[in-house]
Amino acid sequence: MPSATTPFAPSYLAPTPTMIELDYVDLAVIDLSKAGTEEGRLALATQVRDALRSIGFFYVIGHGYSAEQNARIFDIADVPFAHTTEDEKREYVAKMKQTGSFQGYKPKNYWHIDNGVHDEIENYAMNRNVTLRTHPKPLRPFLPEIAEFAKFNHLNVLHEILRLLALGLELPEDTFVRLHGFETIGESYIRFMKYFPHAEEDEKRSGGLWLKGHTDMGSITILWNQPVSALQLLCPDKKWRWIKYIPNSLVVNIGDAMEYLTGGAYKATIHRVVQPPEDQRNRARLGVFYFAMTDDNVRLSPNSLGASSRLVGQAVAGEDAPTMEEWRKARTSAYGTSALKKEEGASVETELIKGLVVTHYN
Ligand SMILES: O=C(O)CCC(=O)C(=O)O
Ligand SMILES: [Fe+2]
Repeated sequence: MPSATTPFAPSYLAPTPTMIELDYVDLAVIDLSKAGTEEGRLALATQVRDALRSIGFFYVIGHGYSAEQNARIFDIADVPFAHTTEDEKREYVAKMKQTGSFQGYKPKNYWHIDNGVHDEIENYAMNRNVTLRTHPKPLRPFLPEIAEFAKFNHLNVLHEILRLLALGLELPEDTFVRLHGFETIGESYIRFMKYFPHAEEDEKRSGGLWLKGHTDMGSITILWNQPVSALQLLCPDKKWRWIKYIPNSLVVNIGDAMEYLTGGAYKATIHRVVQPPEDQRNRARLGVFYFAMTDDNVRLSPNSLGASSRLVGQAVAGEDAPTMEEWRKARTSAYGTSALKKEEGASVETELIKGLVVTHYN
């Protein structure tokens, strides 16, 4: 709720939830308000582990961020898109290919989706330490709130979930928390993301695909759920199913870094974004995310878990596992622009990054 001391932000009006019955995936709902006691955490840890082993995604509620705070963050999230000039967007553009970092703007049409169709997505990414870079003028009044939001994601959501992930594997509770410092060097970051509708012709050519099926490169992804249905995940029966909108919930999934750290005990999960159902078309879709990564210097192998390494799986990446910094930079510079290899008759495309196969799904 904006108070006398918070700066004015224009209200962002999201489309209403779809009335169309979609083929939704049935996901576990983790109530983080129960994580306050050891008993509660153990029960949640089992629920999380089972959810990750079966489907790879879960919802989080009871995180402690109010509906008013949530609405305020979406108002702020629209500022770099709807209330910033094209000139300033260009000035703050991210040098993804050169630096391997998303920090700043990703303009539309930068990623290849399918059949010559490019994305219609604008991103604005900010390291959790919002002082590392400067930001467009319209966003500056909100930096203290954005910094608080990053801290909330990191300490109240990420760390809580990391404790559950450790308990789920019978590891000491702080096993993963230790590798995800808040004050350390690394790129856990906030991303505001706005999808715009494609031209009808492009929808046909790309089969309604807005973001190719992929795994996230970091350790876990926290998605602040929003009402425009478009996110789908690849279920064990190989069918794509929709994620449901639950107001003020989070959608959480595992990324590559956690898969490599745990030797595959937790697997990165495949998801994609498609054209929304008919009653939500022709409107933009605003997203808010916290992409969590380990500290930059962590080698993405079970060896980084010290004495606990024997309790997880075998290294996925072998002895030469990349560090988080090497992995995120290589993945980011290649993403959406590198030449992908397509096997005859296969529906997936692959590329080799740091000796590891990265798969893209249509
Ligand atoms: O927009 C979404 O719902 C998901 C986006 C996503 O998967 C990503 O940016 O990695
Ligand atoms: Fe993703």
